[in-house]
Amino acid sequence: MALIEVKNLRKEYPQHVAVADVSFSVEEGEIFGILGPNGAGKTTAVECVEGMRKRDGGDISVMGLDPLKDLAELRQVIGIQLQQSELPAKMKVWEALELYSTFYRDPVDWRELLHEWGLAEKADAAYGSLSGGQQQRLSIALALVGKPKIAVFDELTTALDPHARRETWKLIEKVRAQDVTVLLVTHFMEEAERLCDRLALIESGRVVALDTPAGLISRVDEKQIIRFKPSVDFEDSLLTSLPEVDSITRSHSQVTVTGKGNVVYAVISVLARNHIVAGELRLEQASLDDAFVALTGTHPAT
Ligand SMILES: Nc1ncnc2c1ncn2[C@@H]1O[C@H](COP(=O)(O)OP(=O)(O)OP(=O)(O)O)[C@@H](O)[C@H]1O
Repeated sequence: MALIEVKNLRKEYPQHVAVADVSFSVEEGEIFGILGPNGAGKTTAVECVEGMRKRDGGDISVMGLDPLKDLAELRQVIGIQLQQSELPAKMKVWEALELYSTFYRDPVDWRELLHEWGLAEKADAAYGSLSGGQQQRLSIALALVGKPKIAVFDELTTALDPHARRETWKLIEKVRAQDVTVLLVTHFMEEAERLCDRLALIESGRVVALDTPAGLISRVDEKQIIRFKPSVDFEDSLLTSLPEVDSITRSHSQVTVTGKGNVVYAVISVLARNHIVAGELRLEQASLDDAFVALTGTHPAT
């Protein structure tokens, strides 16, 4: 069942169309990613879904609610991540959780959230004294105070170091495991590939592709490269005779084979049949970065 349906969304700022025409739907239980270059309109689009901005055109339904008409009800079912400057630096962690729980009709006991999200020891700490990772954990906990059906995370891991980012990915998986559908705005290809069931790739206010990460990757040129050091020498024709193989080159003891389709299976099978072991085997295949570049013409931010 689609929990979120967005059809032909349009949002203009003075002198600028931020979202020209965006449509997507998010199924219950999914982690759905919104991916795109800087300024593509990702944040504007999700803010229209959250009811933080008023759309100029199109339709949005979030569990049957229209953000333009049913905002109070929508706030009860959607958990929105804290923006960085939203809390006073001196506010204590428990105070923030208690404050947020007053916003909801049926909040969880925020003391449980402290334990669940590893913040119990920081309950009396000021928000401003928390590390980036701790602030993100609090941000997630605050988004979950109201027992939402949907959580929206916008660039949740952008300011984090790679270790804290990976820790946050586990937390996002944990949110989904609690039957919360996740709408995730991200710049990071690895994050999108690891976490998202499906992705809408947005560019210049329009959806240029909507698919699973693997589906997006399969749209780019499928050339694959296999590198290995064979245990014994062999004639090039052993591999060039395979329809999947385009070329074979050699450098010292290393062999590089390029090909398409099931080339990896074809090459490894032939080698095995001829009792050749492919040592130091490396594969290079298209990645989500390649798909992003091919579909948007720009490089993803790192
Ligand atoms: N309040 C605003 N007033 C005017 N223009 C705005 C406003 N907010 C965003 N924009 C512009 O609208 C466009 C889309 O912005 P938006 O923040 O939605 O993009 P984004 O894809 O989330 O970008 P980023 O990844 O850089 O955060 C940008 O050109 C931006 O400069």
